[in-house]
Amino acid sequence: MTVSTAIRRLDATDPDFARHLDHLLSWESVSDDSVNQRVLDIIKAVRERGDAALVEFTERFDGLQVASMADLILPRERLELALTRITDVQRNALETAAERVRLYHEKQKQDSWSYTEADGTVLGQKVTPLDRAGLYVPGGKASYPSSVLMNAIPAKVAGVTEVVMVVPTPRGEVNELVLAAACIAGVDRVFTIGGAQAVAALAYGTESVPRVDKVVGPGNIYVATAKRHVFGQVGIDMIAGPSEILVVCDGGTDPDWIAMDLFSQAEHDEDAQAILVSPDAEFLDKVAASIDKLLPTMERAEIINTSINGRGALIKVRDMQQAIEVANRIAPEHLELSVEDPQAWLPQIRHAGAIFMGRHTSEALGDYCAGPNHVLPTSGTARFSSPLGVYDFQKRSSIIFCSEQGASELGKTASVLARGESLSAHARSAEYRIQPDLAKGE
Ligand SMILES: NC(=O)c1ccc[n+]([C@@H]2O[C@H](COP(=O)([O-])OP(=O)(O)OC[C@H]3O[C@@H](n4cnc5c(N)ncnc54)[C@H](O)[C@@H]3O)[C@@H](O)[C@H]2O)c1
Ligand SMILES: N[C@H](CO)Cc1c[nH]c[nH+]1
Ligand SMILES: [Zn+2]
Repeated sequence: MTVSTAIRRLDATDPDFARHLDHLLSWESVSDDSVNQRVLDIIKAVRERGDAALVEFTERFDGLQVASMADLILPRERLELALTRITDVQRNALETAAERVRLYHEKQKQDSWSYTEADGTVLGQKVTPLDRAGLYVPGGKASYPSSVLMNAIPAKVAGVTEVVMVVPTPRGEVNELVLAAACIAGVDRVFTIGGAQAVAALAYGTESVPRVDKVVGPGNIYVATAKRHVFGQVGIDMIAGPSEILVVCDGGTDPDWIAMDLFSQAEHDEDAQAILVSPDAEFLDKVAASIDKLLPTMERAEIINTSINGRGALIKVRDMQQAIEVANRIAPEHLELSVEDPQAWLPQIRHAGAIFMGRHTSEALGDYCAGPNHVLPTSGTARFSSPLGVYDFQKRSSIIFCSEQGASELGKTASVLARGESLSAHARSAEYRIQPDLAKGE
């Protein structure tokens, strides 16, 4: 196979730079009408025909023919069997990663709280885990045991009662590491279904797949589009697009390291996006040379090549200050600050899913085992959203307990505001609680 890179070069001092950058960042498939229509048809079929539709779509899209839905269900014993089928080294790595992810996520757990006012009124917030969460684990072009851990462990830390996982097994190829990870993370039920049909099944339920309260996890365009459509019927974590990496480098890191960091996300998907920003023009040339040198050595060279040529870029900036401005404009899923003093620049970073600090912190460490979650906002959505976390599996209820005196006092304020809104039932309901003989503070 021959591959040749022609990665795009941009200069941030070019007057047209903003337009070029916008074009580079746009992700066309999101608005593809044919994908949208296909996903709507799939959702409708799953709602109407349940398991039968799942069996049909699994045959059509995953090349897996089964007699019935029962063949697409993996009991807990099958997950335990997978643990015995992987090597000790693999099991150890999964357990080490799981432990680190668990420790990190324990810190995110939110607890209920309340406070009591002088008149005995109690106000607070009750935190409750979801009853049932649905985890989408991608499995089309690659298998992701690490994504099992990243999805399931926060759910378990939050205290979700039942964790249901879906994962496609194209042509029936089951990945033992994925199942072993599910076992280690404590997943309760696994269905070997994928794509929009799996999301629809989790959202609406079928004869076999239980309806969940929230669907989380990354996936391809069919999965992302389906999540957008089922939102409201169920909760979702985010609409995750293809993986992205933005490396900001001052020119002092080994160019081979940077080329490989770019490849590490490009190898996920032809639509993945890998961008390098540097004020050092010579360094950009060196990284381009490293890309050409290393690409033929990669197992997934074709995917990387398509991603790098189609959506990648080397961006020359005036100085590090401009590099940071470009990073904030892109709001990347992963930002590597491959610079001498990353701490000095950190305060200026406003938008990024995860920030990898310093030359030694390759993004890949975060993908597997550093501890923070690798399910992150993509396509600029880090401007308003956050990594998947324990908080995605917890919800909050407000608690209001008014003492007799508290209700009497609040009743006066509520009455005025309710009459201002011409809502007399509200006003009278509040006024019933006003007690003329209860003066404040007595
Ligand atoms: N953000 C993260 O944390 C993270 C982690 C891992 C992977 N990813 C991303 O997730 C994505 C995974 O995609 P994938 O394709 O490998 O797996 P996937 O599981 O998301 O998608 C595979 C499914 O897509 C459906 N599908 C495929 N072609 C179809 C068609 N023509 N019509 C209808 N349905 C079709 C099939 O049902 C198949 O089961 C990649 O973009 C990868 O970068 C993100
Ligand atoms: N980089 C992906 C998130 O964008 C996560 C992942 C899983 N395995 C390897 N990488
Ligand atoms: Zn990755």
